[in-house]
Amino acid sequence: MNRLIDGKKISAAVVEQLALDTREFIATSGVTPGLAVVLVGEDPASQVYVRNKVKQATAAGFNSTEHRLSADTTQADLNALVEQLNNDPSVHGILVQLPLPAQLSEPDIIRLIAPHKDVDGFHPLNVGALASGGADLIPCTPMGCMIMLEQTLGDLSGKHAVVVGRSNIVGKPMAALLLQANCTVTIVHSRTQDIEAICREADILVAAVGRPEMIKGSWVKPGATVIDVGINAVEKEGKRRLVGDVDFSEAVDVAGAISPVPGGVGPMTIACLMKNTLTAARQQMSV
Ligand SMILES: Nc1nc2c(c(=O)[nH]1)N[C@@H](CN(C=O)c1ccc(C(=O)N[C@@H](CCC(=O)O)C(=O)O)cc1)CN2
Repeated sequence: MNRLIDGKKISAAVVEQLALDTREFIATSGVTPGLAVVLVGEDPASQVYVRNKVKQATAAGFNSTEHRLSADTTQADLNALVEQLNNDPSVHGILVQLPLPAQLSEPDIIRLIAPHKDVDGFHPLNVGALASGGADLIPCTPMGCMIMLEQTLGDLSGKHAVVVGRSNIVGKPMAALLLQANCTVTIVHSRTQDIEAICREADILVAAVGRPEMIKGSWVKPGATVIDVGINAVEKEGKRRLVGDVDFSEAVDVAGAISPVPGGVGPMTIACLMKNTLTAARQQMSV
């Protein structure tokens, strides 16, 4: 029987352990970890993610603040808020929800967040640390995928991992983490020739391309472990549905284990944000 990699269940266990670790950290340091979440505009999906982040941070025992800015916010105003949060000692983690409205520069704002408070792990200094194998703040979605993979497979050494997609948020850090876990890693993208054939060679297939159900069952090696990072809203039979980058109905019969959408990588992303926030607070208090 194929195994479903249940992100809801695994993330609940991560958060439960984290709440215990947080209690111990607060008892030892006398400091409550603080997470500031910044949302610019009214993107409905981002509103849901931010609400969930604040809710989970509070449940984990953190002080959590939400900063909502209007869709027409200027770069100067957003920069000023981030500077203020950088200088606030009660804030240990800062996160600016992406995507940002078109007038704002994502690279500029990511670079402005103090690297030690960058709980998304997107700052170039944290990206560099990850590439050289010594990062503490690791992008949340790839970290969540690694937890799922390690729980499913144990040691990943020597496995051929294929990552579909080369985004800064998922594809590139995912490849770095898989390499660190001693996988043989291939990244495929829109210019790669014969993606299908390369995917069929994967012991571990991570789909992070943002194209609904692109990866068919025939692309999956029998018994492979498939992690689906895509969260795509599509209309099916007149109803809005969320689907991944993998055609789940086909791949489920071929894969040895597969993560669903929803209920797979998504909940892990938020759980790992909580892990990063505690890590950031620990580092700042040196506990
Ligand atoms: N600053 C950041 N922005 C964005 C990130 C990020 O890690 N940092 N990632 C994504 C969005 N994201 C978190 O922010 C995220 C996406 C999806 C989920 C999730 O739990 N999805 C559910 C389904 C939710 C639904 O019903 O709509 C699931 O997959 O089960 C959590 C977090 C882009 N922006």
